Amino acid sequence: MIRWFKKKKGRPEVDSDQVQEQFDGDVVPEEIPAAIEPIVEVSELVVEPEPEVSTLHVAEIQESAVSELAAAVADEIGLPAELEDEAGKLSETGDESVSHPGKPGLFRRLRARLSRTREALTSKLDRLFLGKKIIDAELLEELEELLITADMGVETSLGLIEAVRDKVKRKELTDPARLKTHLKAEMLTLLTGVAVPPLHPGKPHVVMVIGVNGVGKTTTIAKLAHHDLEQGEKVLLVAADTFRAAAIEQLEIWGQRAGAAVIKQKTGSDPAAVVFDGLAAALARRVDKVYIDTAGRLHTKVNLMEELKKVARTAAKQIEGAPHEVLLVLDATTGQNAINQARLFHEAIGVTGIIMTKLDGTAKGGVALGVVQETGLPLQFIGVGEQMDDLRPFEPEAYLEAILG
Ligand SMILES: Nc1nc2c(ncn2[C@@H]2O[C@H](COP(=O)(O)OP(=O)(O)OP(=O)(O)O)[C@@H](O)[C@H]2O)c(=O)[nH]1
Repeated sequence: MIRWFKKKKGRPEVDSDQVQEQFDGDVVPEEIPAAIEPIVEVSELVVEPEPEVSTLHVAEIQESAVSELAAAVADEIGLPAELEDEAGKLSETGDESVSHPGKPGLFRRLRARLSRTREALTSKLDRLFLGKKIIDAELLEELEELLITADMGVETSLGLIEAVRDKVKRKELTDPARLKTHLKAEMLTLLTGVAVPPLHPGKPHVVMVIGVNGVGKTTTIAKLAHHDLEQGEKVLLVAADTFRAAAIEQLEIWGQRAGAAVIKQKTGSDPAAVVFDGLAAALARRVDKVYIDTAGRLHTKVNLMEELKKVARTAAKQIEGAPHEVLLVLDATTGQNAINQARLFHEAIGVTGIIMTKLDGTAKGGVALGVVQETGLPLQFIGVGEQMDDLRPFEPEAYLEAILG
């Protein structure tokens, strides 16, 4: 189930210098040429590019690949859930078909991809509860610490513990063995409690994708486009990350893989100009959906947030209500930093939804809870690998089952 949301009105402003400091690094800026080359459209498949080099550690990839393979083998030969787990060391207990009737294969893969987070969380929780007979203040304090160190964010962890403490006070919860179940229920309430703004789609529907360097914006756009194309939609990609030399080329490669046309200009062009022309092309070609790829870092003298705001204003000049969505891509492996980024981008630009990538390569998957709780934004998609179909709509129950199951 895919939800699309309209941008919120009346967003608070933020000190953009402060925001810029967050993202400016010590990168030597490239020289930005003033001339803007004419638009070039990529319409034909030319070369089959080499696969991207992953940012993940080799051992992590191998671990994930082993889990994946075990799941696939189990699927193939139809082992019962308990034996699959035994064979692939995929999970500790439970028959997933009970909690996820109708799509056990999909859930099994999600579970395999989130194995690092699950292993980290459940082993710590089990150790904490081991031999405990009562839920006392000390146990709750240790649990609070565990959640914070699991990258859920301080505010979120305190909120979850407070809810559990209330249940203990009301004597609804007394047995430490039941703590995990109650915690999971509180987490589900948190994840499903986010107010979902109504959808106001445009024609074409314009989606601006933002986020810092390397979080997975470009590949995520390709995955979204791939999904839309499979639904029979006509999709156009706009390469508005004109700062990084390889970014345009990368979008072209991914556009070719997904089968979507790309509108681009020369490196160093004004991103707003690329968007203006890109949306004119989108209107002329009557496409259904436009994805705008934006920069995650700019020339050190240019304020990233101001540039992104300008891109959004320019989009609105071409198409009423555009961008209809602003999706922020966050890298789960950055843990607590992802929460800070979400807050800053939302305050500056106004984000409508979050996409969290690289959940397959990290034990920090709990950060999804922190991001939702501390921004009040819906988590719409999660990235669990580098292939085209490794982007999934976020389903809170399946996610919690996969990390705590
Ligand atoms: N394991 C894993 N890798 C991912 C995922 N999403 C993206 N990646 C990888 O992350 C790396 C960076 O992705 P890009 O799409 O280039 O990131 P970007 O945000 O566009 O980066 P810039 O263009 O530098 O701003 C690539 O190697 C991707 O294959 C994911 O869900 N899981």
